[in-house]
Amino acid sequence: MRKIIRFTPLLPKPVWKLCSCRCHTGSEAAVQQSEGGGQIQNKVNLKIFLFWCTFEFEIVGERVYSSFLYLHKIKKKCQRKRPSCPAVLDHFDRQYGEELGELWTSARTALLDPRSWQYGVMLNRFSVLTDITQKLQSQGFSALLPQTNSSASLCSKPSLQCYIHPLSLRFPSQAHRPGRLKQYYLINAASLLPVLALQVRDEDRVLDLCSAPGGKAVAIMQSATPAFLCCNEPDPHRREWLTKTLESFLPHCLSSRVTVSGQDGRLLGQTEAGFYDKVLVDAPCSNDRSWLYSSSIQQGAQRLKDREKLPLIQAQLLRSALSAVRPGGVVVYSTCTLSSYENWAVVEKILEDFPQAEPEDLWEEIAFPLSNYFTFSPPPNQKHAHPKKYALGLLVVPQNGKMWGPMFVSRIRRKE
Ligand SMILES: C[S@@+](CC[C@H](N)C(=O)[O-])C[C@H]1O[C@@H](n2cnc3c(N)ncnc32)[C@H](O)[C@@H]1O
Repeated sequence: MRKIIRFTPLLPKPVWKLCSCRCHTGSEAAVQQSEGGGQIQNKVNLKIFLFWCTFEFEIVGERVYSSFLYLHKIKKKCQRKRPSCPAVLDHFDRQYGEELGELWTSARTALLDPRSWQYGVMLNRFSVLTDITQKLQSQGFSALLPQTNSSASLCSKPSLQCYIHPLSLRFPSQAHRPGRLKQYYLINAASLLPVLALQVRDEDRVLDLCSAPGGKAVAIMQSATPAFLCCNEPDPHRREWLTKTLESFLPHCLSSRVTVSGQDGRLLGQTEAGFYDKVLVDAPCSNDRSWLYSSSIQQGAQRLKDREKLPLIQAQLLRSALSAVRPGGVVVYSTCTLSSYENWAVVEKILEDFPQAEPEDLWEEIAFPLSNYFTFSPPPNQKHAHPKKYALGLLVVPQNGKMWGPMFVSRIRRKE
């Protein structure tokens, strides 16, 4: 059904342009653009955010439903499509075209359209959540993971809760509210997979070796109450950001359990050998999404040059993590790149060097139950191998409608 919604910006300068309107019932609503004043009919809730915005309202017709309007600034620079960096794109085309074949063609299209990127809403169990869950559900968001509870209490069973929308709707990020914890963290839902793979249990000793800005540390604290979580980040600016994240999401009563350190993760394994039950190595990597939008050709070229050094640093971090974990404990290695040199090759190298390390197949536990939401790819040279084709790790490749990733995740157990 086509509806005309009379719209007049009630908005302050700079003027906003209404560019599209979609209803989660699936029907399209046409929007009458106007430069003058006016009203959104039956407005129930109006929110304005900078740049991409959500405009919530209700239309009273034969049916009542909520809808979203995306607004963006008329400013010319915002109307232009964000340019990708040609040097980086060319490099990715050559490497990923060979490694991923057809899957790269569709991943490329998805990555080159930031407006199609999806964002998950990870709830913070330490805040009051009733209004947020209702709001998310009324807007067509649904829970990605099975939920065990939704109350906010350290005594209740913790659970990682993330809401996702089938369309590329972006829930507004939450501003800092003095004295109040944030209710949610916007996250690429594929970033939760390393945390799920880590299987943190209450009273575990956990190390987040490369922790800033802290998204996965927050996710770890949603999934369990560890005895101890050390969040390590050597870069001082990023460590400050990490500290702020932890302050915004975790209550004071957890401060004895959650600490921040600033060591070089490559050396930490020696100083704290065998201390941890679980170690997450969310390694510095090529970060395909952001590299594609490098701010200048020079920055793109420099990143590609530095890229060659990454597999060595990643292997050093993984080796350090395997020293830090106790016999029988697990290390999860993750990156947000599609590059086989930073993913499978790093894991293969470590397994060669470290006879006590044993990879664990995550297909049954993680990939199969979530395959409706994520597209997984096996290693390039193993495309047709079976049945252990995911033994070294899972690679999430962004695809239209499943815009999560890139994310690589591998779990390695240190044998007893
Ligand atoms: C992919 S980011 C981590 C993202 C973070 N885990 C999250 O979920 O928000 C990688 C981080 O590793 C840090 N890093 C770089 N070199 C490192 C090293 N030698 N030891 C530990 N961390 C390092 C970077 O500064 C960066 O903050």
